[in-house]
Amino acid sequence: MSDVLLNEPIVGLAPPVAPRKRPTREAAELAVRTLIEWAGDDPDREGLAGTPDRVVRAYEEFFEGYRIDPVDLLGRTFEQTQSYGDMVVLRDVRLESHCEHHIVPIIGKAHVAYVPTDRVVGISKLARLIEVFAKRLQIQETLTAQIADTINEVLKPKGVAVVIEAAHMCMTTRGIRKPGVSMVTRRLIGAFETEAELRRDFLGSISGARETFG
Ligand SMILES: Nc1nc2c(ncn2[C@@H]2O[C@H](COP(=O)(O)OP(=O)(O)OP(=O)(O)O)[C@@H](O)[C@H]2O)c(=O)[nH]1
Ligand SMILES: [Zn+2]
Repeated sequence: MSDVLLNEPIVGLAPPVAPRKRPTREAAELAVRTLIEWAGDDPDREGLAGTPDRVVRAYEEFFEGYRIDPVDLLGRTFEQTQSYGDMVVLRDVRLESHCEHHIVPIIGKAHVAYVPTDRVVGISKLARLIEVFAKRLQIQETLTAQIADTINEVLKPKGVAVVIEAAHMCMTTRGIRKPGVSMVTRRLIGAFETEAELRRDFLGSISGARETFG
C-alpha cells in the first residue's frame, strides 16, 4: 500500500476551466470510432452504431469538473453566530475519478476536515469541491493536494486535512493486475500539520483511518 504524505505544496490551484479550446463533438465522436476500429470491431454494426455518441456523452459527465470554477464554488460562506472553533469533518465521500495515464477509473473515498475561523461553508460545497477535481484527469496525489489547497486558500481556515483512499483500475484490470490494493494519500495543512492531537482526532474520526495510519 502506498502512503504518500503531501505536506509540501506540489501544485498550485488548478485552472478553473480547461485552458485549451475544445475540439468539436463530431471530432470527438470520430476519435471514438477510430478506437473501436483499432480494437478490432466494426463501428457500423448495429450494437456499436450509437456508441461514439454515448461515449462522448459519458465523457461530458466524467470530465465535467473542467467546466466548474472551484473557487467560485466555495465562495458562498456563512458567518457563524456562535464561535464554533473545532474541526468539521466530512468523511466517506464517494470518489470517482479517472487516472491521467490510462483514462480508467479511480474509485475510492475522500475524507475532508477543516477548522473554521469566523466563517463556515455549506458542507455540500465541500463534497462538490471533491467532485470538481475528481471529474478531471488526475493522479491521486494532485487530486488530494488540489482539494486541500483550494479549501485553504479560499476559506483561510486554521487548518485543512484531506485523506483519499482509492483503488486504481489501471492496476486491477490491466498491467500488474493486483486487486485489493488501495492507495492512500493525505495532505495536512496548518493546525493539522502542527498540532499532533488534532491530527490524531481527525485520523481517528475517519473510518479505517486508525487501522491505516496507526
Ligand atoms: N503515483 C501515482 N501513480 C499512478 C496513479 N495512477 C496510476 N499510476 C501509475 O502510473 C504509472 C504509469 O507508468 P507507465 O510505465 O508510464 O505506464 P504503464 O506502462 O502502463 O505501466 P503499468 O501500469 O505498470 O503497466 C503506473 O505505475 C501506474 O500504476 C496515481 O494516481 N498516482
Ligand atoms: Zn492509470
